Amino acid sequence: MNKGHSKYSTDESEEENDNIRLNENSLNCYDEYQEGYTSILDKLDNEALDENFEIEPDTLTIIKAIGRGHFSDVHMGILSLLTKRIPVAVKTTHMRTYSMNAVESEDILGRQREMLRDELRMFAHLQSSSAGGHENILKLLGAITTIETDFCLVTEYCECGSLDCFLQAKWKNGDFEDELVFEGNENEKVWKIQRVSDWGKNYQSRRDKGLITTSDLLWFALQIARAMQFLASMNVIHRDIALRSILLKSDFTVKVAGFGLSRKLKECDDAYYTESKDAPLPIRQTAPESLKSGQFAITSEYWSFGVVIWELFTFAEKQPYSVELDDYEMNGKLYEILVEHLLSGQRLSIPNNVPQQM
Ligand SMILES: Nc1ncnc2c1ncn2[C@@H]1O[C@H](COP(=O)(O)OP(=O)(O)OP(=O)(O)O)[C@@H](O)[C@H]1O
Repeated sequence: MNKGHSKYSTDESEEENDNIRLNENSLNCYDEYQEGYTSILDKLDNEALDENFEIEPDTLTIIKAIGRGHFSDVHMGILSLLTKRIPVAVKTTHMRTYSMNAVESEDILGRQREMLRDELRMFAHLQSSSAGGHENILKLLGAITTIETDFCLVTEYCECGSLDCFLQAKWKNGDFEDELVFEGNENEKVWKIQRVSDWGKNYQSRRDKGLITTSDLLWFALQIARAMQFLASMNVIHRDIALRSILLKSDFTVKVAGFGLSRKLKECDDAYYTESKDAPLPIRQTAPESLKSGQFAITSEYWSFGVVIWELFTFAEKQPYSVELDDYEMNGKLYEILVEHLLSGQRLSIPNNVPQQM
């Protein structure tokens, strides 16, 4: 099984869950998610869904494990519809391990189920938009919620997996074609398309060879921006925008996923507040003002988008700030060190392959 990339320790995430739930109960914004449940049914033209948005367990076949997140295991499966069978991704709680006793296990799995339920509500909210969702947001196809042991979310399947692993592999195999080149002794880079007449026409053959180009990276960035614009229009802060949360289809359509930490802002609010400063967050992607105050807003998502661009153009080879903070003894103090680093005005360095305008 692909081990994925666990970002937080279990203890931290449990604390975060508690904080979030406390926070949400006090804000009583839970109901706002519910409105999605009914209208989503009109939008999902999927024969496997009954009126409660529920998938019949018999229609789902698990094929293989494809990923493991902090809160879930992900499998590739096949969903049998009336007229066709389609590949899907199936997200479940982690399997029970033998190191846990039954009470511990039920406690942990119960929390993971709650996380998945939150994610389900967020999917429902996003798909309740007039357009039924967005092309660059992962689409929920249904769920099994009535049988606790089978609890799962079923989403569209993204053949190329997460963008970070996809780009890391391309970089490692030397499959990047930089379209910005130096010419002669000049210091200015020019686009290959300006110099090679059939460069544009030959893009399909480059893709068939498995090459990734500067234009592809820009295309990914644009699609992520569109997804984030949609989230903002739905009053949603994702809070975990990073390449590992972004999936890729084989036609290079990007799908933003990983809604486990996302929150819908109340109409009257422009920020979401996490009470504890110790709450586990994707620290390297989080805006400094959010790290300091625990306050998240649509504008703090712009910062994360900037870090995502950095990850795109460095092929997610290293974690953000791993070079800058290499010399520090972390001793579990990444949060403090990074906040200090950013507040002193330091920033990620501009990657080599990035076009100047970007
Ligand atoms: N729809 C999908 N299509 C293909 N692969 C997927 C899909 N959904 C998830 N995966 C794979 O499973 C991995 C883990 O999924 P995901 O990030 O959704 O889990 P998670 O529990 O929310 O993770 P975390 O909590 O660490 O953010 C992804 O990195 C990806 O490799």
